[in-house]
Amino acid sequence: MIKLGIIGTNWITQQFVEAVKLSGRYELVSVYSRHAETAKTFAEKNGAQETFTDLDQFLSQGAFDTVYIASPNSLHFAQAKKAIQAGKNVIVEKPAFSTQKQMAAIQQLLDENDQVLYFEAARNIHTENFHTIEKKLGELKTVQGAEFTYSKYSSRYDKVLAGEVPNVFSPKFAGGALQDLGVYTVYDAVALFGMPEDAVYFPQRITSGVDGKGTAILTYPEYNVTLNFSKITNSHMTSEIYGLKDLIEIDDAGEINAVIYIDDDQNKQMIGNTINENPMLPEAKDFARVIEDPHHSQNQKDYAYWRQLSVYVNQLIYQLRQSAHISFTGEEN
Ligand SMILES: NC(=O)C1=CN([C@@H]2O[C@H](COP(=O)(O)OP(=O)(O)OC[C@H]3O[C@@H](n4cnc5c(N)ncnc54)[C@H](OP(=O)(O)O)[C@@H]3O)[C@@H](O)[C@H]2O)C=CC1
Ligand SMILES: O=C1CO[C@H](CO)[C@@H](O)[C@@H]1O
Repeated sequence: MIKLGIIGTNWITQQFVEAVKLSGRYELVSVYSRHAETAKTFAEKNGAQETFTDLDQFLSQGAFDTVYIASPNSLHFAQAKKAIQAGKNVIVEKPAFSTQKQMAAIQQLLDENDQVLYFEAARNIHTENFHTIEKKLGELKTVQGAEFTYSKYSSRYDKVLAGEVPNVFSPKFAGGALQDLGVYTVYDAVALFGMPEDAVYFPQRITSGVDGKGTAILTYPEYNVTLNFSKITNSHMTSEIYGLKDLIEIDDAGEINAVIYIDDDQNKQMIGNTINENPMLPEAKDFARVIEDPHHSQNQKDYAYWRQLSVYVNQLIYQLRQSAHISFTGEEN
């Protein structure tokens, strides 16, 4: 059993803890929270044996080998760095890090601590439906780009409209639509088409200074890939990957619940069905497979691929953010 520690006690950690339990491969052992009461409540609810309110003690004394980090984005770097230095495998929520400098420092640390494994929790690329898309894309005779969309009105935008700045919309916590939802579409694009030649982001800013929604255009030698994402509107626009006359239609580039192939005659065939399961289960299983047997050749291959993908996605998001002059508080440090 993989012994798990967690940082951050919001709903997403609860969902991850439920996913790892369903996988049957992990045991939640240690809970870190800034508040003793929060840690105790989370630990009792989920059967963890120990709690900490001091991050250094959690990492040096906690009886776990793998840590899941689901804190506000701007904290990921310092927490992941300490965890790697403490010899813990790291599963860090998307977007893993906010700058290329941070990502480079983490990669160097991983090279120096080669027994430690690093995963970015980009759940969409681990789903069965995503693998169906990869396979179908490989079968298209002609490929002419794509549009990926992931838009969902955030209840936390109500707070922005009321004059508050929740973490997910705060430049202090590396928030914004590109960071929070756009990252999934960037993962789709890079995993399916590779790195673009050029990339530009056209954001719609909100009062806190970050982007509430936006459109990014990625330029490839023979086509473009357009990314649309929003936290301040809803959208029912589907995502599409273009062949010549045929195409692949995806209900939502972040959730990927339905994948339809539309042939040359515009007949529709459902090739990826809605899977009614915890959406974090596929990634939890993938990470467990590598942690349990890191030297297995397929696991080594997958791990190297996910790690490189994480670096590319970080590079592209940073480039997009620079193109739109969106900066975060203290990001030079
Ligand atoms: N994969 C997915 O589907 C999802 C991923 N995410 C990702 O998870 C991460 C967390 O997101 P979200 O839950 O919205 O973030 P929050 O801002 O709600 O913070 C998450 C946790 O971090 C701790 N925390 C909050 N504020 C601070 C602070 N100022 N200083 C230190 N710790 C703090 C809290 O835990 P405590 O009080 O116990 O210390 C809190 O429960 C993000 O990276 C996000 O992108 C989020 C939602 C879905
Ligand atoms: O990854 C995510 C998916 O959806 C959430 C909201 O519903 C986001 O806030 C989150 O960061």
